[in-house]
Amino acid sequence: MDDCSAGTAPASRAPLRVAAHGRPPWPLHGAALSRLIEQHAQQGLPTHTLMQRAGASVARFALAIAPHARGIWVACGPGNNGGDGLEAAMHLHRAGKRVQVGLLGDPTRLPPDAAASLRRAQAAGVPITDSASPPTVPSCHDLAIDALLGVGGARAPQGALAAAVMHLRHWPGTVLCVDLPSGLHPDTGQAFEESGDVVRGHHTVSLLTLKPGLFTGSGRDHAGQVWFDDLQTGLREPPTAWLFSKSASIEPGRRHSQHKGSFGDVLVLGGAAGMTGAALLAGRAALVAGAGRVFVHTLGDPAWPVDTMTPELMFRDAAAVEAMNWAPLTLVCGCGGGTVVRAMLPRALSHAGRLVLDADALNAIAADPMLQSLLEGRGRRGAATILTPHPLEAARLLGVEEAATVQSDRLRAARQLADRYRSVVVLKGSGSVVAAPDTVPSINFTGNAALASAGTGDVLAGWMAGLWPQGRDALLAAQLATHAHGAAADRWVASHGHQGPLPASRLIELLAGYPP
Ligand SMILES: NC(=O)C1=CN([C@@H]2O[C@H](COP(=O)(O)OP(=O)(O)OC[C@H]3O[C@@H](n4cnc5c(N)ncnc54)[C@H](OP(=O)(O)O)[C@@H]3O)[C@@H](O)[C@H]2O)[C@@H](O)CC1
Ligand SMILES: Nc1ncnc2c1ncn2[C@@H]1O[C@H](COP(=O)(O)OP(=O)(O)O)[C@@H](O)[C@H]1O
Ligand SMILES: [K+]
Repeated sequence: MDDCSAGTAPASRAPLRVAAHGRPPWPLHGAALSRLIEQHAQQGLPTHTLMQRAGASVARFALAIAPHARGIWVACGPGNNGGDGLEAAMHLHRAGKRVQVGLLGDPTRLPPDAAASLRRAQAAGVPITDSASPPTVPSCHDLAIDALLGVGGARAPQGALAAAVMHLRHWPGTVLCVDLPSGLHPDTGQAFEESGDVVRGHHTVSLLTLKPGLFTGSGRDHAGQVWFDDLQTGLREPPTAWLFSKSASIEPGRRHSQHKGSFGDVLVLGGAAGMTGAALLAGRAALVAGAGRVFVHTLGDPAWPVDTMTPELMFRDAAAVEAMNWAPLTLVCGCGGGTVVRAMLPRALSHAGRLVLDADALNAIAADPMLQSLLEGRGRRGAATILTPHPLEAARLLGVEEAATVQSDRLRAARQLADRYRSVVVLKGSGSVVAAPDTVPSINFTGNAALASAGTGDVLAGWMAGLWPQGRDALLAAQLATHAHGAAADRWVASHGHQGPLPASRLIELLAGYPP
């Protein structure tokens, strides 16, 4: 029988669970803005108030997620993140928990707020050591609180801090991160160095601001479920990025009097030899997204007659496509287009009304300065384009060698692409970034590794093209499509209980609202 009581939580509001639905987008603030917001908040409050609120919030949350925890190890670093941990430790100790603090930093050199929390913890009788190891062999009932580094993390943890990170990574029970998983860059969601260790939490309580790094790059893998406490400041500052969250009000319904001409025509150009399926996936996705009519030109077999699985798709050979007026169309270009898709691009870039460029179309543009200037010129004329690169395609478009360069700062890379090509950009992957010129970018919160399956990108491009003409601008179409695409994969994982690969055709059925 568990001999540890849950204890009473210190008074404070509960942190909000960060979720992808049902509210306006969440503002995200990087490290520099978070510091500024902290300074502003401090000005209107008595000294040490924010840290007291932060510690109380963390303690209350710890009791809620691990009410039966026997021992609680609080690993505290040398800055104010450690101060939050000390403050939380004091409350948990008072709540009757067996708490042990490992303070990894010179106690005489703590910043003033953290030093105040150290004194409060000492006065309350919290056991405090300078050890990087937990006091006893932890059991799976125990809770660990990671208060090593927060927004002041500046480099990969080394020495005692690295040892504590290692213990936290091997912790058998629940791990709760204060503000950020230690070792994670708050702005990029990556480790400070490729070899740098990062804590993996089950939960992260982000304090005062939500940091973008929690939601993109490897942030999702390290943060676990993210919770937010604004420490009762209610401060509003322009954000670094938004976390896209879908509220019902941004989905227009169909009016009774509308007809298929109201929902736009989509033309898919892709499917070189051996890759016909990619064009079919995009076409099917455009249909289920609600496009009025979908035409497909398969580059590998221009005489392709019918898709018996989706007879609604209309196939057009080269002459028919040539004769079409592309100005009123939404074109999807790429999708298994191989090298042959290049021949379609000059006309697409010059004349398509709306243009979604994916995969091989992006690779062709990256390799050809003439196509690049057409794309840039298109953007300057105000013609709408959405680019949907994965990180390697983005690297090529930016003229850098490696996908890792893009991944090291996904927000920056997406913004650079949007500005350079004057286009909406969806930089795909965990926490897809949606950027547009002169606009605060957003990070998509839906989706999971089940999407790491061939053809899901073709589905995204087609779905986006199907949504776009239905009364949405390019940015909202890109945001909504990316959100729906990920949400379908989340429903799949919820119904299967694991993240096995989600076949792209099944993804289309899920998007169409078929029962999972
Ligand atoms: N003040 C308040 O009231 C509130 C504060 N809040 C909390 O404060 C946190 C920010 O605190 P912070 O600015 O002190 O930074 P923090 O993340 O603790 O780290 C800085 C220290 O770590 C050190 N260091 C860095 N990297 C290192 C490494 N690899 N290995 C070893 N050392 C390393 C760095 O040393 P330096 O780089 O200067 O040599 C410095 O000593 C924020 O995330 C939130 O939790 C909020 O709750 C709101 C209320
Ligand atoms: N781990 C992940 N988390 C969230 N989304 C993912 C993950 N892995 C892949 N995806 C999504 O799956 C899609 C894959 O697209 P892409 O790489 O172009 O594949 P393909 O070319 O095979 O269609 C993108 O929308 C991407 O964001
Ligand atoms: K931390």
